[in-house]
Amino acid sequence: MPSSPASAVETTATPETVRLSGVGFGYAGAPDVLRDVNLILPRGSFHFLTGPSGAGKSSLLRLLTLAERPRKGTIRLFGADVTQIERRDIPAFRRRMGVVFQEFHLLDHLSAFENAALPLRLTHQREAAYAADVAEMLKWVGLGDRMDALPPALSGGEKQRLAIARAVITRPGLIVADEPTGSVDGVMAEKLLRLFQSLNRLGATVLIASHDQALAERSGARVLRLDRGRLAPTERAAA
Ligand SMILES: Nc1ncnc2c1ncn2[C@@H]1O[C@H](COP(=O)(O)OP(=O)(O)OP(=O)(O)O)[C@@H](O)[C@H]1O
Repeated sequence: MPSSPASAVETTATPETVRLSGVGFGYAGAPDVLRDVNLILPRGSFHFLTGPSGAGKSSLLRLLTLAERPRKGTIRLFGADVTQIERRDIPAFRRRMGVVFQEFHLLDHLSAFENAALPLRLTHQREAAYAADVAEMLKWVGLGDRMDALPPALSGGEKQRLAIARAVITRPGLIVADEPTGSVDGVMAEKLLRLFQSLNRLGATVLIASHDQALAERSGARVLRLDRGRLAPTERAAA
């Protein structure tokens, strides 16, 4: 895990980073895809979210990242009720999260280095202040020799690793990742898991949605299972 002066994870005084109470959700004009979901992610916890395709994992992550609003229930993030959050207030919450999207959402006209550095650039830091940290993070995810490449020239796995580097570069208090190891081989999946674990040890609350049940179990993290929109109470104790 890259260590630098910027490596302390943002923390908050709230004991729960996430609390969902009785959450129901459906897309416009369609039936509910999430039903009565109750979920607490204590600050500094590490959870995997598993479940079959279509169970609602991405939809749950979209609620947490404020891309969607629930039909029912309440959502609290970092202690604040965000159920009816105003659009203008969303960026302040997003800055406290690192989000790894299933579709990566990289900017094709920016180099790998510039993509990874983007969240730091948006905080108006000078490049000299963060260049070494960005380079170190890219080396950690195996992209040390691809820093100048544009995303269209990267493989699927390289894009995925770049998306992860960008999501965690600010050491956010909450890391939410949708299938972050879906495009990499087993060795890299383990390495990326170690990166998430290192960030978790520094204080970040981590939630990873994954089909990879074996990786979830090997991680020692608590495993949540979604099935047809309901969260089953099947938590394993952390190792
Ligand atoms: N934008 C959308 N509009 C309408 N329905 C959607 C939309 N996105 C997802 N759905 C539906 O919502 C349900 C849950 O989908 P979701 O993507 O949350 O599941 P998932 O568990 O993440 O699946 P996967 O593991 O395949 O990514 C599915 O029935 C899906 O077809």
